Amino acid sequence: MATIRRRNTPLKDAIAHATRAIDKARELEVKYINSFKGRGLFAKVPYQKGDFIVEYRGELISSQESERRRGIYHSKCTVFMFDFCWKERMWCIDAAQEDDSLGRLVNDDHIYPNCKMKRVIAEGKPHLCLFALRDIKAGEEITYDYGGSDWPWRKQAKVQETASDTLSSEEVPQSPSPSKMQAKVQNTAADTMSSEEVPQSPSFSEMQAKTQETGADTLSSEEVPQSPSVSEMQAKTQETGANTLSSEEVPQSPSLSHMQAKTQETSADTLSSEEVPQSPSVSEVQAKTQETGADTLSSEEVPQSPSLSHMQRMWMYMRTMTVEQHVGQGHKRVWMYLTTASMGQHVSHKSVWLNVIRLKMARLH
Ligand SMILES: C[S@@+](CC[C@H](N)C(=O)[O-])C[C@H]1O[C@@H](n2cnc3c(N)ncnc32)[C@H](O)[C@@H]1O
Repeated sequence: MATIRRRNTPLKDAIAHATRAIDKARELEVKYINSFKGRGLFAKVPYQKGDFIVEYRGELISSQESERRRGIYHSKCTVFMFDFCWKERMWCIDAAQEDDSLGRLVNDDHIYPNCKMKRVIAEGKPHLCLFALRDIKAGEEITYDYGGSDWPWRKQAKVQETASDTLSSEEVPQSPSPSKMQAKVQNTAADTMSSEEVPQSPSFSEMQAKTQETGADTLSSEEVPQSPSVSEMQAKTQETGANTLSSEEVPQSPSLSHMQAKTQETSADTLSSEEVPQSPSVSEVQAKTQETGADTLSSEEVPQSPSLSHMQRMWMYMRTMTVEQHVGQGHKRVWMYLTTASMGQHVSHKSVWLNVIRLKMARLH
C-alpha cells in the first residue's frame, strides 16, 4: 500500500489521499465493536487537532441517481449514502459498496466527536474528508457527529436503557423522526479555497437552513441558501477558522432519507425486523392511523406489513399494536409493534418511506 508523507497542511494531506483514493492504512484500523454499533475505525497512532484522518470515499453520484438508488437499495445500504450540497446542487457519496475504504466505517458520536466532516475539492471534484477536532490518542475510535438529533441508534440506546419488564406501552419511545432532525454543517476554510454552499440533505424536508459563522477571520463565507423544502429543521453552518485548511463544509449527516428508509430492530431477540419497501409513487396518500389493542391476539395473528400496493394507497402514519404471546405456564410475552411512516422532502418526489419498527417492549410474567 502506497503511503503519502504528511505534507504541509492537512488540506494538502487530504487532497493527496483523495486524489489517489488511498487511506492511511498504517495509521488506522477497523475493529468490530459490538452487535449494536458494528464495526468502527480506530486510530493506531496519535493525531493532532486539525489533521486529516480519512476520506468518506465512495461513488460520487447526482441527487437523481441517489434518489433512484434509494428506491432499490436495502436500508442497510442506504445508510451509507451521504448527501451533500456542492455548487448549489445536491450530490451524494454512495459508499454502500463494501470495499476496503475506511471512511465509510466511521461511527456517529454527537456528544464527543473527535472529527468533523468537511468538503474538500480535489481536481475539480468534491470529496468528504474527516479532520480531527482535537488531539486523538492511539487506540481511540474515530467518530464524528452525523448531525441531526434523531438518529435511530441514539433513540435505540434510550430504548435499551429504559426498556424493562415493567415498561408499559405508553412509555415506548417514539420512532425517530427524520423530519425533526437538524443538519449541522461546519465549514473550515482555507487559504486557497473559499467556502461554498453548505450542502443540504435533500430529505431535510422541514428544516430551516441557517448559517452560523464562527470566528473565521481569514475566510469568506457565503450565506447558505435556503433549501426549498426545509421548513422545520435547522441546518447550521458553522465556519471555524483554520489557518491552513482549505476545506469546505459538508453536512454532518450521511443523509436523512436513508434514515427514513431504515428499519430498526430494537431488543428483539426473537423477532427479526422487516423492511418495508419504499413506495415510489405515493402522491396523494392519506394519513391514517390504525390502532389495534390486541389483548387476545396471538403472535401468529399479527397482521403483516401491508403490501407495497396497499401502502401506495394509504399512508400509515402511525400504527401501534400490542400483541400478547402465551408462552405457557401462565406466562405471556407482550410485544409492541410500532409502525411509522415518515414523509419528508421526498413526498414532493412522490415517495413515502415506511419504517417498521418492532419493539419488544416487555415480557410480562
Ligand atoms: C456509516 S455506517 C458506520 C459503520 C458501521 N458501524 C458498520 O459496521 O458498517 C453507519 C451505521 O453504523 C451504525 N452506527 C453508527 N454510529 C453508531 C452509534 N453511535 N451507535 C450505534 N450504531 C452506530 C448504525 O447502524 C449506522 O447505520
